[in-house]
Amino acid sequence: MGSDFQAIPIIDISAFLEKIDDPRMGDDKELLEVIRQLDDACKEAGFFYVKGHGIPDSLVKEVKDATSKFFNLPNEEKVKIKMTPASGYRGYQEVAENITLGKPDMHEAIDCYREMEAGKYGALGQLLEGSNLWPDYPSNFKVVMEEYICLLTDLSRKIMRGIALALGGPPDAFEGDRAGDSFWVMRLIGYPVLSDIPELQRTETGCGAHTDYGLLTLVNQDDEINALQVRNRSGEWISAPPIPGTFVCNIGDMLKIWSNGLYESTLHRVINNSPKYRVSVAFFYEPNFDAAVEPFDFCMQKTGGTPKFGKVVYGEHLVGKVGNNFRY
Ligand SMILES: N=C(N)NCCCC[C@H](N)C(=O)O
Ligand SMILES: O=C(O)CCC(=O)C(=O)O
Ligand SMILES: [Fe+2]
Repeated sequence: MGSDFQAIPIIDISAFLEKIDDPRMGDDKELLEVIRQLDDACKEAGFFYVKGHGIPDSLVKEVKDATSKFFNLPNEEKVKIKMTPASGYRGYQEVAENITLGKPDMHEAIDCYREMEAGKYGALGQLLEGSNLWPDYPSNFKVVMEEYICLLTDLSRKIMRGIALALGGPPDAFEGDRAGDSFWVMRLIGYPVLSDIPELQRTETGCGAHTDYGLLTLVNQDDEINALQVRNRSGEWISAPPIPGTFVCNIGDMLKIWSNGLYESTLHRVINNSPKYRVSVAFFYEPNFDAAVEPFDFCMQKTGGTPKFGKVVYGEHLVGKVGNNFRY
């Protein structure tokens, strides 16, 4: 393996997207080259930018604009869709409500999850049961977000086919019972200017160091502000500056387990030290809520033959995290 990463690689997936659902893709040179780049990036950084992803720029921008308009509303308007345990942890949370490493985060957010029928996952699913809460203003909010979720779900599924091949598995390794019915999460996030936050409430981090919980995260970040940082193996914080037209992608905890540690879920954090409000929209493509996650045989063969992690049910991992993220 080369030296520790100092920048996040950029991968153009346009040639790959057209072919990844084609059963005859096996010997396509361009496709194999993208898969090799995915493998390198996942091994070295656990983070990469994707360009050539096919999601219209206008939609990518509209999602951030609608988010920013919502966060600009007066507080009494925003709390109309307040997140509570009773709402299934869906809805709006104020600055400092989310806790990471024991400290309040300097961000506000709307959390949405895939909707599920009451009782579908028994007692375990109860915590997250509920309907997503959408604001009345801006008026196109729900339509724009639902369109975006639909396109990002399909894009993520395709990238996961590439990652399955990169790991040496079958292309559909993450479909069916594993992530064919992804329990996706979307977080619309706003990071205020630090000096605008009352001193008594203020900490220095927008979002403290964490790993993501599931398979693959796609971040649609503010085009103007450099605030996302990724930790390399030597413990240095490497910037992931905005690159217009790309998503920042990173690996979650469940992919670390499935790959038996070949791919890591890399620590990252957000610090908005800029004089401007930062908006970012994170889409988390996750396993099925009830997916049983344990190292693939084809990954164990490459990593000494023994499992490095025991079996985890994704919903248990998620509920354990969400239940501890907030101040109630
Ligand atoms: N669904 C995801 N990945 N959300 C990321 C939030 C990370 C911060 C959270 N307080 C934590 O400590 O995990
Ligand atoms: O705001 C960002 O750029 C990333 C946010 C993030 O890491 C998260 O919500 O998990
Ligand atoms: Fe994250």
